[in-house]
Amino acid sequence: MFASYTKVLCRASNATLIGVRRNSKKIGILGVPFDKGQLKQGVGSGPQAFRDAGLIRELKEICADVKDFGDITYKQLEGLQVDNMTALGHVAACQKQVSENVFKILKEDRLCLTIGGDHSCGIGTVDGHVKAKGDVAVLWVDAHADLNTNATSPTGNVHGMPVALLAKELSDYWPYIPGMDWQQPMLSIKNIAYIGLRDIDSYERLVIDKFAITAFGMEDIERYGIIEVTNMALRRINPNNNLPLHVSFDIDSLDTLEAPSTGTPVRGGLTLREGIQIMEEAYRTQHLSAVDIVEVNPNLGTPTEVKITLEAGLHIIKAACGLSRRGQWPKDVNDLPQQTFN
Ligand SMILES: NC(=[NH2+])NCCC[C@H](N)C(=O)O
Ligand SMILES: [Mn+2]
Ligand SMILES: [Mn+2]
Repeated sequence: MFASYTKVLCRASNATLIGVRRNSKKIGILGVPFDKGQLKQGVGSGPQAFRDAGLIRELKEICADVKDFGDITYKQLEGLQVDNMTALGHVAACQKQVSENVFKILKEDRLCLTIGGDHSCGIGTVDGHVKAKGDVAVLWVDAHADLNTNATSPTGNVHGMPVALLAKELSDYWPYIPGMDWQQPMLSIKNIAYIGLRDIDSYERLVIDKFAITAFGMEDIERYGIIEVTNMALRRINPNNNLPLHVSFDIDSLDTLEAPSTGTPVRGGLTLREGIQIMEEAYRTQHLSAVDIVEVNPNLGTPTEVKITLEAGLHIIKAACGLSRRGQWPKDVNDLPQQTFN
């Protein structure tokens, strides 16, 4: 019965339903249980919470080859100090490990999925990506710009600084940072776009305008819609669609109702549907190469709020891994050559 069902389906649909074939890309998962880029405890248990919520099992439903590379460990570097940069000895040591592990996963020709931890891990993930693949295009999906230097940060928290550390054009605005010699700013600001912004510090605004960084705030999503905004962003940072794509997804880009368990929530954000759509567009480029999902803090909020937040994160991750809301073909059909059904 199923065999004939399969036959009929495939005969009818080879041309039209190609989009719901399964993802054949291998996936590598890296946990970064790191919370020292900000001050609230709990965000470090993000990786464990996602695993407990069924991350690996659910990804195996989408993709045949899912490998969990486990969690980053590191040894804190003692005595590192830079003005207004909190816990530098932790950040520097941890992000070096993140970068090396992302590099390794990408060299296995896997989509690298990094589960934070706070957003300081964007330093290591983008660094590892650039080292593995050369120039990359980065979509930074976030309520915040994370574009402060130690001189402009109102908090000293490094999770508000990763983009400024990564951008070549901003290297002159930093002092020498001990412990970070492994990290050279290698990303051109032209290859970064923001989606979802709504809480930008004044010096961040100045830098966005001065360097004409591609930045779509919530008002742009209101005006143009999420599909148009995502594709405008992708065209700007990757006009020939020839660069590997990195999406760094801060869960606080989503509205607080959709993702309450996060350390710096800002109301008026993306719906989960919009977040999923961004990932579906990113997947559709066929160049999605690395994804971070960060800032889920299972210590914040009620058990129900934590569950809602983790579920939202899982939806985002699965869309990035090729899950289609139109449904997918059965697993066994996917790998057979099309001629089998002619
Ligand atoms: N990844 C984040 N949630 N960042 C929030 C940053 C907040 C603020 N702009 C700061 O520099 O501290
Ligand atoms: Mn944020
Ligand atoms: Mn962020």
